[in-house]
Amino acid sequence: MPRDTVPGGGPVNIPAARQPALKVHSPTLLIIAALLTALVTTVLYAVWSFNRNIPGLRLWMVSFLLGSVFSVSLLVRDWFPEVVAVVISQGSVSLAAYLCLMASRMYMGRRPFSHWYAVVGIGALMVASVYFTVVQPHLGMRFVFVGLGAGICFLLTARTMADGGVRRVPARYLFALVAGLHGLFLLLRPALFKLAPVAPGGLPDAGLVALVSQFVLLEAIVAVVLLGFGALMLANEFITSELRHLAEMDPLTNVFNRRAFLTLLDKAISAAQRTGTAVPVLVMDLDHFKNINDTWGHRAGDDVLRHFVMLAHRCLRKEDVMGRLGGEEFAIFLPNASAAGALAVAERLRALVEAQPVATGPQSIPLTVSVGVTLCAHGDAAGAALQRADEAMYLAKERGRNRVEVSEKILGTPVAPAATAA
Ligand SMILES: Nc1nc2c(ncn2[C@@H]2O[C@H](COP(=O)(O)OP(=O)(O)OP(=O)(O)O)[C@@H](O)[C@H]2O)c(=O)[nH]1
Repeated sequence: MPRDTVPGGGPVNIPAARQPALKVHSPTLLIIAALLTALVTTVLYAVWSFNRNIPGLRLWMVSFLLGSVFSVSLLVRDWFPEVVAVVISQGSVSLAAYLCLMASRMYMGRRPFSHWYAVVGIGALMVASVYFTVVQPHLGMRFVFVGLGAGICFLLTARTMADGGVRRVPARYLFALVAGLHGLFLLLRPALFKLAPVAPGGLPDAGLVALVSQFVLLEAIVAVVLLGFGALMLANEFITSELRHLAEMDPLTNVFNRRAFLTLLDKAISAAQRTGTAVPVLVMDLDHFKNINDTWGHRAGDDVLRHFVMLAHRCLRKEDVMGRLGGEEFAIFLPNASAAGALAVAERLRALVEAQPVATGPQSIPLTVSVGVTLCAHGDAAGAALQRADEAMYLAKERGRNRVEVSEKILGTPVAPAATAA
C-alpha cells in the first residue's frame, strides 16, 4: 500500500483507490522548509562560533537542525519502514520544540528543567506514535500527540520569553509572539483536518486534506523563518547589551565608570530642573589606600574596593546611582533625596565603612573613607558638580580623613544636621 504524509503526523497508509486524490504533501514545500531550516542553522552557527557565550544560542541552532531533519525525513520517508519514518519525524519535531524551550530558559537565565521530563515526555510520545502506527493505525491520534507535545513546549517558550518590558526588549516579545502563535496553531491543528467532510467510503475529503496539510506546512515555514529571525535578534540584543555593559561599567566593582556616571548625572540634573529640585552628589575616596596595597597586596586592594561598593549599596536606594571615578575614588548621586537626606546617607556610609573592616583570612583590613557632598541645582553641569564635591572631599582629607564635608553650595541650603565628622 503506498504511503503519504501529513506534516508533523508522519507517514500514513492510503488505500490505493484514493491515492491520486489524497496527495497531502508537497515535496516543493518540504524542500523549501528543509533548505530554510538548514540556512537558519548555518547562520546561527556562524553567530555562535564568534559569540559562544550567548546563552541558549547553541540549543536554538540544534533545534533548527532538527527542524531540517524533520523536513528531510518527510521527503525520504519511502526509503524507510513506516514506523521508522514516523519515529524520526515525530521525534525530531518534539525534540526541536523541547530544545527551543530549553534555549529560551537559558537565554533568560532560568534554571533548565530536569532532562527526565523530556526523556519521559518524548518517550511516551514515541510509544503512542508506534502504537497508532503499528498496533492501531490512526493518523489523527498521531497528529494530536505530536501537536500536544510540541505545542505545549512552544507555549512555554512564549511564556518564558515574555519577560522584561516590551519597550526595553522588543526582540523577546517578537520571539514570544511567534512561539506562542505557533504553539497555539500546533495544538489546534488536528481540528483543522476535522473540517474536511467525510466522503463515501469513510475517508475525509482528499482535496481538502491536501489543502489543509499544505497550509500547515506553509505555517511551519513562516514560523521557522520568524523564529530564526527572532533568534538572531535575540543574539543581537545580547551582544548589544554586553557591549553596552562593557562600555558603561567598571569591570572590577561593577558600578558605572566615570563617563557613564557623568552622562547619567547630566540626565538626572535635567530631570530635576523640570521639577525644580536639586540632585545631591557624594564623592568618596578611600583613606590611605596606597598603604593597603603596599601592606596587603594589590589583590587585597581590589577586594577592598569591591567590599566598599558592597557596603555603599547597603546604604543606597534602588534609584541611587553609583560610579567609580577612577582608582579608589567613587561618586554617588541621589535623585530623590534632599540635602539633609544626602548628608545622612554620607554619614551612614562613613560609619559603616569604619565599622566593617575587610575580612581577609584570619585578619581584617581596617578601612575608612572621606566624603564630600554637594548639590546640583539649576544650570549646573555634571562635571562642575563633581568638581565641587571633590573639593569638599579633599577638605575632609585635609581635616583628618574619615569625615564628611559639604561644599558651600549645600551649606547655602537649609540642611540638618550640618557637616558631620568622625
Ligand atoms: N588594588 C588596586 N589599587 C588601585 C586601583 N586603582 C588605583 N589603585 C591604587 O590606589 C592608590 C591610591 O593612592 P593615593 O592616590 O596616594 O591615595 P591614598 O593612599 O588613598 O591616600 P589618600 O587618598 O590621601 O588617603 C595607588 O597606590 C594606586 O595604585 C585598583 O583598581 N586596584
